[in-house]
Amino acid sequence: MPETPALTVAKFGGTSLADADAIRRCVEIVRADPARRVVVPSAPGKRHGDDPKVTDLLYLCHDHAERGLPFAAVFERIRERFRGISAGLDLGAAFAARLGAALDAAEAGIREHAGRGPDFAASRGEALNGLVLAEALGFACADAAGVIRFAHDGRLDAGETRRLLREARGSAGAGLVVPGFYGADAGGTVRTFSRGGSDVTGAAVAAALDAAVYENWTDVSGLLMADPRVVDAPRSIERVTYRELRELSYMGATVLHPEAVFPVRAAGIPVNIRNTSEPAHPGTLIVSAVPPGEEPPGAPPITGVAGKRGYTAIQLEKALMNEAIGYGERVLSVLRRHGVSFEHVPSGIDTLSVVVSDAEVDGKLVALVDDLQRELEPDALEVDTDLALIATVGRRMRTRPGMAATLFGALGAAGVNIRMIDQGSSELNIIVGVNESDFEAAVRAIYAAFVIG
Ligand SMILES: Nc1ncnc2c1ncn2[C@@H]1O[C@H](COP(=O)(O)OP(=O)(O)O)[C@@H](O)[C@H]1O
Ligand SMILES: N[C@@H](CC(=O)OP(=O)(O)O)C(=O)O
Repeated sequence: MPETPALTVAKFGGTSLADADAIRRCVEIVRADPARRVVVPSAPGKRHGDDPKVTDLLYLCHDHAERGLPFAAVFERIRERFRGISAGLDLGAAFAARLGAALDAAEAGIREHAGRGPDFAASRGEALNGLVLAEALGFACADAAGVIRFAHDGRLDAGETRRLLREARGSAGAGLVVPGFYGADAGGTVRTFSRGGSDVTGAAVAAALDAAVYENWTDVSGLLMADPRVVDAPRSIERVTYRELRELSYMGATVLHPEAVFPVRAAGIPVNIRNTSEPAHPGTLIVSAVPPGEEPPGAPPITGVAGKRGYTAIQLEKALMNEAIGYGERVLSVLRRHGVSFEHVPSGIDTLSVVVSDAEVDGKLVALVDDLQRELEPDALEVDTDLALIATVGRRMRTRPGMAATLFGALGAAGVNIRMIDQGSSELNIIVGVNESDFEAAVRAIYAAFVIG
């Protein structure tokens, strides 16, 4: 029996499909490798700093429609973008007419769906861009509403999606375009993933079609060792494990939607983050594990550093807290009652801190602290605001001595005051809390100490 040749599923992000020139580069990338037979596009993204994403314009159309206001002027900007793309790609008059009809149907659909949530409107950017990309590639285009199935709880129905996609792939010929970001429930109602969700479609499609690799094409050469807006030209990460990625992306290194990890991880499919503007760069490979023998010699001891502002620490001190059975549990039960989830709970002999994100305690902090005072009767209770958390992450850290000393030494030398320390139990991660005003200096100092050396 002939072996099925390996399949690569290639997802292209909005910045990679923002205009005709950008789309042409994506078409060249797909054509450069015959394994790239299934393509998942986002909607056209920003062409420059303050340009709107087509998806944002579509949400705006929905908001107008919902309030009974005219939205033709906003929709005209979307038409203009797609007309420019179609003309710039020389897709011809017949396709321009087809695209025009699809735009008319989208505009009418947004009006019809007003009052039924924004998902239909938001999905049209990917639906229309799918038509464009399929035409440019000579591939078939699926309607994602027919192949990406949502369960009742709004999550992906992986089993049904697998069946539907395999059917569509079987009858598609040369190649298939599956628009990202949306699908439909069993009743046919269009649903979207959360923002950035074309990554999730790409992962679902790769898992359903047993792809050998899921390529995620974006505007950076893979996951970088630090946020490029904070550190000047950070190195890109060659290989990262799913666990490291989870730690880094939770703290803001967001090249991949967090939900996109699960379908491919479960299927053991590696994810390759690549740069459309630098296609020769190998990018970052996300894998389950890196065997010790395959670690590149001379690799930096950390995989990356990421962080976020906007945290508050509530510190409780009580003599003999260490002997008071259930003290920690009572603290956390107060949080639970207020519907607050916590990030970290670093503790000492007679002290315990709870670190929460500001968004979690917005409007609840005073009542929460009152209850902690009354029910836990601490000797002292302090609320520390304006905290930034920084995670220094790396699988190689476990086996290298002196990591904490290097980290704290670098922060000390940069004049950064450390207000909290927590080492994740996975030993993959050391988290420090610093003043928000020290955030950038701290990230740069950590990067310099571990990567530049
Ligand atoms: N550690 C990091 N590595 C790479 N990119 C990062 C990191 N931290 C933040 N970013 C930002 O994430 C952006 C890419 O993600 P995203 O907006 O989802 O792209 P796309 O439109 O291709 O889906 C980059 O432009 C970069 O500014
Ligand atoms: N277009 C959608 C989905 C998406 O994934 O877009 P991008 O690949 O540009 O992040 C959004 O803006 O949320």
